Amino acid sequence: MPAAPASSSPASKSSAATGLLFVVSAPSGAGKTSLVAALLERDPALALSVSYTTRARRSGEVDGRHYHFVDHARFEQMIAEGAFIEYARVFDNAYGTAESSLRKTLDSGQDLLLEIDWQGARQVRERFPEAVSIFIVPPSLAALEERLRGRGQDSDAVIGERMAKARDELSHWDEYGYLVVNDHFEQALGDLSAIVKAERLRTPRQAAREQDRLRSMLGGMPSDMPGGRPGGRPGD
Ligand SMILES: Nc1nc2c(ncn2[C@@H]2O[C@H](COP(=O)(O)OP(=O)(O)O)[C@@H](O)[C@H]2O)c(=O)[nH]1
Ligand SMILES: Nc1ncnc2c1ncn2[C@@H]1O[C@H](COP(=O)(O)OP(=O)(O)O)[C@@H](O)[C@H]1O
Repeated sequence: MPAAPASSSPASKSSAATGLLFVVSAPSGAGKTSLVAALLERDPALALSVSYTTRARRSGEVDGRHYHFVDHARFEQMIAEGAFIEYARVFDNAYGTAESSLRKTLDSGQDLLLEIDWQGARQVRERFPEAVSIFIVPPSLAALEERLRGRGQDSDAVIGERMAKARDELSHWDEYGYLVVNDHFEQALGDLSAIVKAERLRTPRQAAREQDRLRSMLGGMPSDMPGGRPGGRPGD
């Protein structure tokens, strides 16, 4: 576990204008990048956070789109500056989420998805207790290895390392709010979509969006009160 990021600004505000924060983790090769890409295509209201990493760029990866690729010195400098809301070291490389872009997106009201490991997910949960966390599991370890090989991006040594780490990542499944099995791709994608949709339909979010409608029917609902009545509602 890395030390907590140096910056310690308060957790996010839960105002109506603030976007929802989704965190997706999975062992390497489980299919999270493919699933998330398909989810984003389906759901333009969802933005993807672009992490910083010291890892070498894979063929087909675009700097600034898949990752911001930086060297170790730059990454350490960003840690020292408190630029990361979370960061972790995975497979001898460092990965981190910049706080400024995360806050900018959420403050603009857009929903944001982070594709990060369990160490980062823990740090995010501490800072944003309301974050929705989703863990993706492969159907089996054999399928996981097959997918890593099928991706054709990593050497045997790298695949061996990722398989060795897979159990470690998998052991954190119970720290997440949702569990999705990525056996059949379309089914897993449907599950992810359903989670996003259900979270958007939760009463506190809807109360913010549907304030005028509810007020017109009920004749006055203080907007600063969750649900417009004392005590909020179940599920807050
Ligand atoms: N904590 C943290 N983990 C990240 C971040 N970006 C990527 N990761 C995780 O780092 C691990 C390795 O990612 P990557 O090198 O792209 O390999 P892949 O998962 O096999 O595609 C995965 O578990 C990612 O979820 C980040 O910003 N923070
Ligand atoms: N449900 C699935 N069935 C078969 N192959 C899959 C499935 N989901 C993803 N894959 C493939 O597995 C490989 C690893 O997926 P990827 O999205 O890169 O995983 P991760 O981001 O978790 O490392 C890719 O070649 C991808 O096309």
